[in-house]
Amino acid sequence: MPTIRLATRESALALWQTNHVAERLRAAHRELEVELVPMTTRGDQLLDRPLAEVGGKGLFLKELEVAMLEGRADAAVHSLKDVPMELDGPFALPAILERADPFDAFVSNKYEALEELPFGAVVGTSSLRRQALLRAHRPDLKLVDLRGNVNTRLGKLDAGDYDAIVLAAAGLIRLGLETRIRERLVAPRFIPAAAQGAIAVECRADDEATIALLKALDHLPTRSCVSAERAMTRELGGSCQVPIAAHATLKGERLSLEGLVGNAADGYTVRGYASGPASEPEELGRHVADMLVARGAGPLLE
Ligand SMILES: NCc1[nH]cc(CCC(=O)O)c1CC(=O)O
Repeated sequence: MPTIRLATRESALALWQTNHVAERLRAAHRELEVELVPMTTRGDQLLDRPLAEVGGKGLFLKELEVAMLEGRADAAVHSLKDVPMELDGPFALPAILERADPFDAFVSNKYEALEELPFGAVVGTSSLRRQALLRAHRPDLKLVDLRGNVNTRLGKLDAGDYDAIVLAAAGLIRLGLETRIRERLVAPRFIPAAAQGAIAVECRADDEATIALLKALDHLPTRSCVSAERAMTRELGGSCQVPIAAHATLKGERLSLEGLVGNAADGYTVRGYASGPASEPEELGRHVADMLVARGAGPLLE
């Protein structure tokens, strides 16, 4: 019986995503045996420090890629948001699944919406992008770094450490925690990270049998949107120390992309928006990146 082994991180969200990919693969290929290979990554170990500080590209990928190179796994399942803009080495992403909710969620036990927070309220977030956007709308808030898995972050909110937290809606929805969302922070006011809400499956670029199996799960409209978002982010060349946001939507054959570069400390943001043919997502991404630089994003990227 043909078998595919899927490497995965061990967090509840990563396991949900990998089980989802496993079910989709079993449905697409009746004879296929699908196994999970759970493992811990450096990104999971350094949970006590801000993500921008431990930084580094592929913090959540490396161990999974090594497993594929050493023949312990055939493919790896990731949140595409956590996948570096340039894949290192001999890897490919043959499957990008249909995107779920791409936006951030405002979660609080006391307030129904961001605008209802009192002056100086304490908000926990794990990303510089969220900090920049929150500052832009609410310069009075006290922003505190909040890392950890989705359940850890909710636990800290429930312990009373924060008035509210902001995290990805997709993670909450996948874990059955949608009722905790008080407000969806949607575009254009709040722009998500490139590829937020999309799951990708990686494998070795020379493994044709695995590529053929994974291709059945690829969703072209999602691939088109996230390609524009990732091309814009790649072109700007910002490290994970720079707040960069990108959100593309597809209407028929027309792809639109909204991009933003910001400063987490003062909430200053530069925005750009353009549209183009869905068949050329990377050109659109580069175009919006150029537009952002022309509007003064350069110093923010340093
Ligand atoms: N950086 C961690 C991470 N990577 C992907 C998601 C959410 C799921 C997704 O974007 O598909 C999260 C949690 C979060 O940002 O709150």
